[in-house]
Amino acid sequence: MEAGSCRYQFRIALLGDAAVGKTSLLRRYMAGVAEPEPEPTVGVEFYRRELQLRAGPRVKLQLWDTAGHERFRCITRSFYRNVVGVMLVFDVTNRKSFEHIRDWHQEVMANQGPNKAIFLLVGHKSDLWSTRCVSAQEAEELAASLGIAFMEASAKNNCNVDLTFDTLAHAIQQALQQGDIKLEEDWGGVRLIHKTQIPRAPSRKQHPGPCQC
Ligand SMILES: Nc1nc2c(ncn2[C@@H]2O[C@H](COP(=O)(O)OP(=O)(O)OP(=O)(O)O)[C@@H](O)[C@H]2O)c(=O)[nH]1
Repeated sequence: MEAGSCRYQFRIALLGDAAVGKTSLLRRYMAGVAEPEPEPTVGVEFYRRELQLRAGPRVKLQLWDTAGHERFRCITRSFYRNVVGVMLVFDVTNRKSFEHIRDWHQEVMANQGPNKAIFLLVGHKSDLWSTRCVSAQEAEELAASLGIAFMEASAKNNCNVDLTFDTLAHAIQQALQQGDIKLEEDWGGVRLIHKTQIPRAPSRKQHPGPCQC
């Protein structure tokens, strides 16, 4: 389907500690393949993909892959204002990355724009079951305490990757439909994509026409 048929653009950021697999998740979603050793992200990288929502319009997703390393935090923080969706990613084999989720959530809440962001907590690398140190139940409890949804995924096994993005986009669409998220002129979180402008008949008052001299 052509790009022009998308109704909205949703801007979504992936946040979480370094090496939890944000880039791998995104690249799996974009290309359908797992990249063995992606380079650590420097600042922010952008991806785009279109998505047909279940029982909803087709939307354009603008996906921001952010660096998890602390030294890029002042760059990534400046992007929070203009996102509508946030995937909070931790690694199920890395307890610290789980413990930092509250801090990531808090940081977005403190820096967000005119609308509240929609969050999804993702327990990543679910393929590493033998070295897991965060249970699904613990993660469910954290998500419930933050009032957000939780899912597990693995870029390596391609488990639930599409579903995480579908779930977040669907939640954004619902919030938009229910009026919990409003379109704002100077906010990039959600943009209405205008269809080709239909030229209006010129009004004499507004358009005096070609120069008369
Ligand atoms: N077992 C397993 N390893 C994964 C998975 N996804 C990513 N990895 C590995 O985890 C490491 C970090 O992956 P990245 O995608 O670079 O992590 P990141 O969160 O983008 O890291 P930063 O850019 O530094 O913030 C790499 O060695 C990946 O191969 C997964 O689903 N399962």
